[in-house]
Amino acid sequence: MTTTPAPDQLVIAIDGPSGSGKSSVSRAVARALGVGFLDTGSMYRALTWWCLEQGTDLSDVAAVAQASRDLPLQIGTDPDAPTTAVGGHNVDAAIRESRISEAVSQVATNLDVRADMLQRQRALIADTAARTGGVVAEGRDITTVVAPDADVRVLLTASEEARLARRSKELHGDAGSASVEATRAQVVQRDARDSTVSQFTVAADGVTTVDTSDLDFDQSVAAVLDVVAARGERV
Ligand SMILES: Nc1ncnc2c1ncn2[C@@H]1O[C@H](COP(=O)(O)OP(=O)(O)OP(=O)(O)O)[C@@H](O)[C@H]1O
Ligand SMILES: Nc1ccn([C@H]2C[C@H](O)[C@@H](COP(=O)(O)O)O2)c(=O)n1
Repeated sequence: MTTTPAPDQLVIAIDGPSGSGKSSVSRAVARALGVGFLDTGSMYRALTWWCLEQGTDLSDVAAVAQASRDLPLQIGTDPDAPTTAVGGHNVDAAIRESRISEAVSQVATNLDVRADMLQRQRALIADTAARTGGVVAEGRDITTVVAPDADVRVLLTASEEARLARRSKELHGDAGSASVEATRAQVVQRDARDSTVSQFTVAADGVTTVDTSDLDFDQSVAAVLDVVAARGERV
């Protein structure tokens, strides 16, 4: 199995903090370009779900690392219908439950898990790019660790207030500022924990920052497509 995409395949790496719009914007960019889409966060979520299903203690670093190596994970990278399954069981809805969001950092900060996921993600990127001509892969360490040689590397950011408002609206609808406060602890604490193993708040060398604080969704997609169109023009 190869883990290196061919030179004629377009690999786009997108990182950013929670609620910046990585998943939704990356998916729309992949659709616009007619290439595959890889949501790497769903892989950490699937492992968390599987550990909880099996009664694996998330604080047992060795047991969680072994679970990662054993995980029978299937990822579908069609941007029109991305899927996550474990042992043939679709977990798309289950991995978005708040019990998973609250626990996933404990799994994602396990360094042995990250080493295993790195290999899986590189293989998925190469396989998807070979099948569709390219891939948009998003997460926290794609621009820096998983695909540092990607053709296009973007850090998608937004102010904390904008990210909280978006996440709050997604979870609670237009319920007002109280839900923003309720969301704050969840989002900010998760980013703080995840930041201990990945750098996704400051762009690494060669990574283009796209700040979406004052952009709507379509404008954010267009801004990333502009970066893609401008590739090769930079010195
Ligand atoms: N520019 C934007 N303007 C307004 N809403 C946006 C924008 N970009 C994304 N959204 C909305 O914000 C919400 C969060 O987006 P998304 O789930 O893509 O973020 P994320 O960065 O992948 O978060 P996480 O890492 O926590 O999964 C979604 O409801 C999405 O539709
Ligand atoms: N490349 C990645 C992708 C995700 N994570 C962590 C960060 C989150 O706590 C968790 C779920 O990600 P989300 O679905 O919210 O984007 O996985 C990571 O460490 N590295």
